[in-house]
Amino acid sequence: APSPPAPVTRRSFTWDVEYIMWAPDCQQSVMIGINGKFPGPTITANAGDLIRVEVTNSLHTEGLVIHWHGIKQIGTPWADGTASISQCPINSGENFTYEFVADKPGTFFYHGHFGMQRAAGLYGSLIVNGMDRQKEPFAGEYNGELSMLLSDWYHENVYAQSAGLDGKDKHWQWVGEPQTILINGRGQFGCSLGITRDRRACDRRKKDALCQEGDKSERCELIRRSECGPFCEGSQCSPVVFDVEPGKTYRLRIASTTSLSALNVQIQGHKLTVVEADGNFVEPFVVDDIDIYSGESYSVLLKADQRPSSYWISVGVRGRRPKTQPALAILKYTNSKPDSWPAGMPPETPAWDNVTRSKEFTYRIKAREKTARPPTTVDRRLTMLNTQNMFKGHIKWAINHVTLSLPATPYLGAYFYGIEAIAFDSSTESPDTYDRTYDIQKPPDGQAPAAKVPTTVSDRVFKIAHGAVVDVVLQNANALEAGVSESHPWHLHGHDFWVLGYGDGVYEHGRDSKALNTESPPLRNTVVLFPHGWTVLRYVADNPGVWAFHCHIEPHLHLGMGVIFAEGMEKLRELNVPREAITCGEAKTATLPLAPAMAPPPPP
Ligand SMILES: O=C1O[C@H]([C@@H](O)CO)C(O)=C1O
Repeated sequence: APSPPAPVTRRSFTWDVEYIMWAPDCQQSVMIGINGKFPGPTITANAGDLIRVEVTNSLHTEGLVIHWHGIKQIGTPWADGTASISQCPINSGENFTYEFVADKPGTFFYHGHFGMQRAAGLYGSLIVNGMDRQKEPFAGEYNGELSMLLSDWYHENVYAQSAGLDGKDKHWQWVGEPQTILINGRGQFGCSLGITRDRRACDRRKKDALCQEGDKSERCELIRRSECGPFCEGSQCSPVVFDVEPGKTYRLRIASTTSLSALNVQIQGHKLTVVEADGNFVEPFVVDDIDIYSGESYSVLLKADQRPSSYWISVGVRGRRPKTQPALAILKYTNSKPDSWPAGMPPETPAWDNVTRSKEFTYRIKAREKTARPPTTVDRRLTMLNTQNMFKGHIKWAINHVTLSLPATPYLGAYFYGIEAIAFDSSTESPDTYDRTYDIQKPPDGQAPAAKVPTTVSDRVFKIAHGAVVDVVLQNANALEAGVSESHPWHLHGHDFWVLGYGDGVYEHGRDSKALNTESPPLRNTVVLFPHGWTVLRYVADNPGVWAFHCHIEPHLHLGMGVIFAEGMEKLRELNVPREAITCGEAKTATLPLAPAMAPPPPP
């Protein structure tokens, strides 16, 4: 007799999303919080669990969606939480229930995916343990877990940020560098070690800190009393302390949901052994520090093998000229003196422009033995040229000269009701390569006349057949400014992909494809594209849904840096898609075409 299905553990959460006043970095701001707090609650589950989150949108002036970053949404593409792609935004005052299976163990997070809500603070951790934790690789090698969610914070609100990015000509405005890096939602703006020695900056900071004159609350009293210590003790922004027992080993989970910044994490006096990347175990390797790009996650094993004391954890900026102080946290051995600050200075971040060092770290990541290998035959190869362009007075990012703009009707709804033709430009697909006469070392206006392809704005998609094996070649190029090319962390929804290789310059199929790693490519959901270089990845289109593939830098996505994969749409009707997820825009009045057997009889 067939064995009964395994019982499903359901984990239910009720979330109220609202604007909150919060001081993530000692300065009061409006943020988007969940159940009155920032960051949102941590979800912990086991692989196979059904996660159910009932979200009420209490933001009075905007819609909302939540994306579960790293969860594949197998069979539940409508729960991926991407506005205009997988669902309609949840209207102000309304609620929506996400229900999906935690398909595999790993270090994940969730975040808003409408407008720039992620940068407004709408995020939190999502940790999935193995069905049988003891059987997880490395389980026997650590005694406890620590978790670090990294982000960056701007004092200018996201409405001003997005208005600047949408502006034209002299009204176009870049977001600039963030004011503060946050660790588990806490940072210390203007409260660095340096500032502690500067009395005047100190007094100034106290004056314009989060407390109005006359505010006698306990929190404000604490702030007033505190020396301008490095830590603004007693405030919402006091630094995180990670307690460890001497001699024990910890699995430190690190995830980054920054809006912009690439980061580097170091722990004074301690080595780190990398064991997981984006929910996939990797061949362990030992490093002094790790680089982490927005959208990525790692687990590192950390052994508390130093003299029992406190040690600095510092998180600094990579890849862009740092104008943001490194974030600090403390690793504290349990039997060390209760209030002792770590001795010495926090470790210094490697030079921001040392790309070689970043590449060395990234290239070391290899699949652990037993990781599934990629198929060897490929059905479709897409080459994606990444450029920064001018479009009618706006600065945009484009893929094969096309900038993404999202339609009012979510693609998933358009396909479900068969109304693609009226919902978006479905007359052709997105271009699947670019003209090789384009010189990736030169800005767009430095191109030869034939390669000066005009930028267009479009909501077209790539239609991917169910089951197809897809290779994507991400090809970086020069930005608008001569000599500049940026790093972009590309994130794929609905899948993990194998990272087959990286290189500098132009990818040439035949020459470079021979050197790709098909033996031990790591599986990931986010991968970095280095300046003036290329990255190749492969995935199997076995999960019907409409999936975004985009740069995880929030303002870059806002400026059009992404594409849409409409995958296995021929299978969509087999899924149970809740109508309330997709009934907006052109789908408001749509009805399903009736199957012939169900059609009403012809009139007599
Ligand atoms: O998209 C971007 O725009 C600016 C700059 O290129 C134009 O001001 C920048 O640094 C980006 O990453």
